[in-house]
Amino acid sequence: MAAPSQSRKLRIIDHRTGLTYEMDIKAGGDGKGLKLYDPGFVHTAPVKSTIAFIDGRNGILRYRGYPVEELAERSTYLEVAYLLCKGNLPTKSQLSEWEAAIQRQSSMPEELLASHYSYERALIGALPRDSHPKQNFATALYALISFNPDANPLVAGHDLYKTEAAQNLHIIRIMGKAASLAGAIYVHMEGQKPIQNPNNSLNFSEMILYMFQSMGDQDFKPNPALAKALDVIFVILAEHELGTATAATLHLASSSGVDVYTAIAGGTSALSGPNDIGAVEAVLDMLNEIGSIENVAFYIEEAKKSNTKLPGIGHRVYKTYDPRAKASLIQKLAEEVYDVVGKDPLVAAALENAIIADEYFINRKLYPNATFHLGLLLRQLAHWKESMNDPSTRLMRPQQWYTGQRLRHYSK
Ligand SMILES: CC(=O)SCCNC(=O)CCNC(=O)[C@H](O)C(C)(C)COP(=O)(O)OP(=O)(O)OC[C@H]1O[C@@H](n2cnc3c(N)ncnc32)[C@H](O)[C@@H]1OP(=O)(O)O
Ligand SMILES: O=C([O-])CC(=O)C(=O)O
Repeated sequence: MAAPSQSRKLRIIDHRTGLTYEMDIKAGGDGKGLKLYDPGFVHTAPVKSTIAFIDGRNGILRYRGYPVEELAERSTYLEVAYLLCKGNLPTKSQLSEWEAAIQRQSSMPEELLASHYSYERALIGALPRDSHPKQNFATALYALISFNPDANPLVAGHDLYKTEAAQNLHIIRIMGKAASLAGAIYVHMEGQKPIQNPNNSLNFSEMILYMFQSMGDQDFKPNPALAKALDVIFVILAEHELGTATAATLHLASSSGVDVYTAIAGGTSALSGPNDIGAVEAVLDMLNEIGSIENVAFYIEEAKKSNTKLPGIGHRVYKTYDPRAKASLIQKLAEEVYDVVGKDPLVAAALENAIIADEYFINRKLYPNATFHLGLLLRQLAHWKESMNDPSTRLMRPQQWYTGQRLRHYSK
């Protein structure tokens, strides 16, 4: 006899708040065992971590305890990367050692740029110039494992990443290479042949702009305002606990124990979807479509009527302003960038003001998120390292609620 539907629920009382939650219980395929149906992992924490703290109700984001706003104001991206990967901010000498080590890794494997035959038949040269840069970047990142067999547990031994020295070696290597690869992919897509060796006298963000813009001119100097903006963007997007990209990285790394290049390439691919950082481009398209301030009110009403989700708005965790999208942090930076690139941010500002004053968005606690104002990022390395060192790391194997047919046979 089927159990009454009430008894297929697990009731949980949160004694901190007195709130009661009811979760659907689903049995395993054998009709036994306990599975909780939790779409989107809304009530599930599959790992513990000491890297980022988020309080979504109050719009707080801290890395290793430091507020993100403070880090954006006071630290460089490489300092923050050190903090995330190693747990504390570096001393002066630790920082210069870290920066130099990453810079030393920034030249690209020759095979990515030149095959035995020609550039066009080398890996980067063969990528379609008109496909999306994020997919080309993830492809090139993934290819790095083929050129680094010493990073592959299948080749170098399953215990490869057991030591911190091995973890750090590959973190440094992938950070140096990823920056150059991003530049190479961009230049390739612009129809040029990328340069192999970056200018090592520049800092990390200047170096990326150099790779993007120098076209081989060794005297090229990146614009300081753009380099600073890029660095701050990297800082504020450097970490966000289990966003899709990090969750995908951990799923690969902790579950199947793959190398760091495969795990990060997987995470980078996950990041590009329109529900995540892919929303950045959708925001730009939306602003173009709106065109001018006079169209903002109509655009919002149409979106509400048709139940369309506006890109750059809403967040699973933040039920107030995403701290990374706050005026004090990002708008100041945006003004400096707009001064250089000459864009007019008025439509974005009008849209933002209209949304935060609109009952529909207020009632649903929908505010601008980081993608409303921002661009690219690199972030999952600290989590990869943490999962390598956590003895309680277990194969991540969520289970599904099967709603298909139980058993079928071929009919004649
Ligand atoms: C750095 C980052 O990746 S930040 C995220 C970037 N992504 C985007 O900007 C895409 C646009 N936003 C969204 O798609 C969503 O808000 C997400 C995916 C970010 C979060 O989704 P969820 O937490 O699952 O929220 P959910 O979809 O349940 O929405 C709750 C309610 O708000 C509405 N809503 C959510 N986002 C939006 C939006 N952007 N515009 C209009 N309404 C929205 C939903 O329709 C729903 O309304 P209902 O209660 O009347 O049914
Ligand atoms: O955390 C999330 O769900 C998405 C996000 O903001 C991020 O990855 O930066």
